[in-house]
Amino acid sequence: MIPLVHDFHDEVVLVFGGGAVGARKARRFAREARVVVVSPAFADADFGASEFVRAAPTPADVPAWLDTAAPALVIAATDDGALNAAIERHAREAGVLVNRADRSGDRETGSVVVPATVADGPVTVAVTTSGTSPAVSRHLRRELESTVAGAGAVATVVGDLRTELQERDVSPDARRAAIRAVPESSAVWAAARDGEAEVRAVAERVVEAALEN
Ligand SMILES: C[C@@]1(CC(=O)O)c2cc3[nH]c(cc4nc(cc5[nH]c(cc(n2)[C@H]1CCC(=O)O)[C@@](C)(CC(=O)O)[C@@H]5CCC(=O)O)C(CC(=O)O)=C4CCC(=O)O)c(CCC(=O)O)c3CC(=O)O
Ligand SMILES: NC(=O)C1=CN([C@@H]2O[C@H](COP(=O)(O)OP(=O)(O)OC[C@H]3O[C@@H](n4cnc5c(N)ncnc54)[C@H](O)[C@@H]3O)[C@@H](O)[C@H]2O)C=CC1
Repeated sequence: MIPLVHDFHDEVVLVFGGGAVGARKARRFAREARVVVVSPAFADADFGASEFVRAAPTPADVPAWLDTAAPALVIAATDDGALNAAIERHAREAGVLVNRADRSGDRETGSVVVPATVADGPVTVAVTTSGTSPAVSRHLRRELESTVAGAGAVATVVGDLRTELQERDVSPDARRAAIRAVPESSAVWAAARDGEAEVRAVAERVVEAALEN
């Protein structure tokens, strides 16, 4: 399996199953996509800004739901294995990406796995065991939280400096060396604890020192 980063703005994610797992997936995708959750009952949980449709589709009903919602991604998170299998099969036939929440290990063509993620501003680190062991993904995600803290501010500042240097009379080699020096500086990461303005001040000094060399 190969990780990709997908922009879900203006896209529909169709979730079957309103239990704890359906809620977790809905919450995550509703940060960006239009999420529709179809289920006969809904857990007392946070579904984010999702829409609810109270229904209990059978396997034979699934193609009509796919036609109506025209989703970019379908999530099969019901507690009915036969229904989840039918959702997976019909999504594949319709050429729609599908995530089966009730399966580990080998997966069908077009299937996606939801990784554990740590985000800080524009930076996201995702962990997957390719569906082998979600508890291991969760553990590694927790370990990575302290590493990723502050990375958002560093990435934002380095992105800005990169644009500014592209407009200055600096050779591409010197620019690349100066830009690479910023995230390699431990002083920059120390400043990330204090905020973006502090990162910016330290990063400017690192860039100017690199350009003088
Ligand atoms: C294959 C996958 C399909 C998919 O959903 O995409 C899948 C499948 C299954 N999960 C199960 C159980 C648990 N899942 C979690 C947690 C998470 N599960 C997530 C993803 C995935 N889970 C995909 C693989 C990801 C990868 O590649 O590693 C995370 C990372 C992302 C998210 O869902 O948001 C999120 C952690 C988020 C975080 O904390 O950062 C915990 C821990 C907990 O809840 O504390 C447990 C209990 C402990 C355990 O059993 O391991 C079961 C058994 C159900 C049963 O018991 O019957 C199945 C089905 C099966 O194994 O057959
Ligand atoms: N991917 C993951 O991280 C995890 C996956 N699982 C698996 O995911 C599945 C769901 O887990 P939970 O949410 O904890 O179960 P749950 O039992 O709380 O929720 C199942 C939901 O499916 C709904 N449902 C039943 N028939 C339906 C139908 N015909 N159409 C639409 N929805 C229907 C139920 O009303 C309920 O809301 C389980 O089978 C379990 O194996 C469990 C834990 C974690």
